Amino acid sequence: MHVIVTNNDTEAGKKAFEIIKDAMANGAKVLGLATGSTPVKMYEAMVNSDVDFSQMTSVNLDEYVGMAPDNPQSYRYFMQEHLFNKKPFKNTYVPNGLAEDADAETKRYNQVIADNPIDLQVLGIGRNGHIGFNEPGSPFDAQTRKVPLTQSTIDANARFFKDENEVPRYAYSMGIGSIMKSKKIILMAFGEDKADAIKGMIEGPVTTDLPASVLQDKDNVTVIVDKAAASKLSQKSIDEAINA
Ligand SMILES: N[C@@H]1[C@@H](O)[C@H](O)[C@@H](COP(=O)(O)O)O[C@@H]1O
Repeated sequence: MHVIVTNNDTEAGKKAFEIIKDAMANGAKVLGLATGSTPVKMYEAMVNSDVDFSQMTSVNLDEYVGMAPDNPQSYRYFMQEHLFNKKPFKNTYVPNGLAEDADAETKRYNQVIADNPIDLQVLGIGRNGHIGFNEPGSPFDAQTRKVPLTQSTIDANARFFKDENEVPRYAYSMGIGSIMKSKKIILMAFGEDKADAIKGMIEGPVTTDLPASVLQDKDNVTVIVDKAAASKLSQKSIDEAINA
């Protein structure tokens, strides 16, 4: 795991985009993409560049169950707004929140991942250490499945909704097993709210209690954090990190 500490999310987004460009120069064709506030600056950097993504495929991590693609709270809508409407891709995949049969949908999405092996996966992290919607307790070998959201995630995501009651209780999420098959992974985190999760991920035990800890000790993982998210790391971790 390589840790990079930046001054802010704008710098981090640029760094992440540099890594994407390198991967593309080395033949990457499939990007695993994430939603949430964390990757927004990276998408801005992509949109403001002259890089052509029209031969690229994207596979997103997750979607809320029951959410229509044209609902502004849906992850499909988020991706269209922040990236795909401005930078067209060849193919873009997001789980279908409106699927009538959850088993069929998760099966379909696992096939999408099998057919489009992910060259570079971008991740955020939840305050409780979740990745995608793989909440604490998620098995490390899981594939795409329908998952209940924890109260902590519902509370954290309530800021995007008028009312906490409107936050969906379930999501389709790529499993940790599928995420870990990606050739490279970038995880970003910003702000003090993420400092405990980042410390646990880098310095704590590898445990399903903190799903992102599965990334520890993996050479193909780059973690890009701002100073606030890095604020609880030990001096040893800070010394080992690269200051951008
Ligand atoms: N499913 C998403 C995750 O993919 C994301 O990493 C996390 C953090 O969100 P934010 O980046 O807004 O802090 O929130 C959601 O739960």
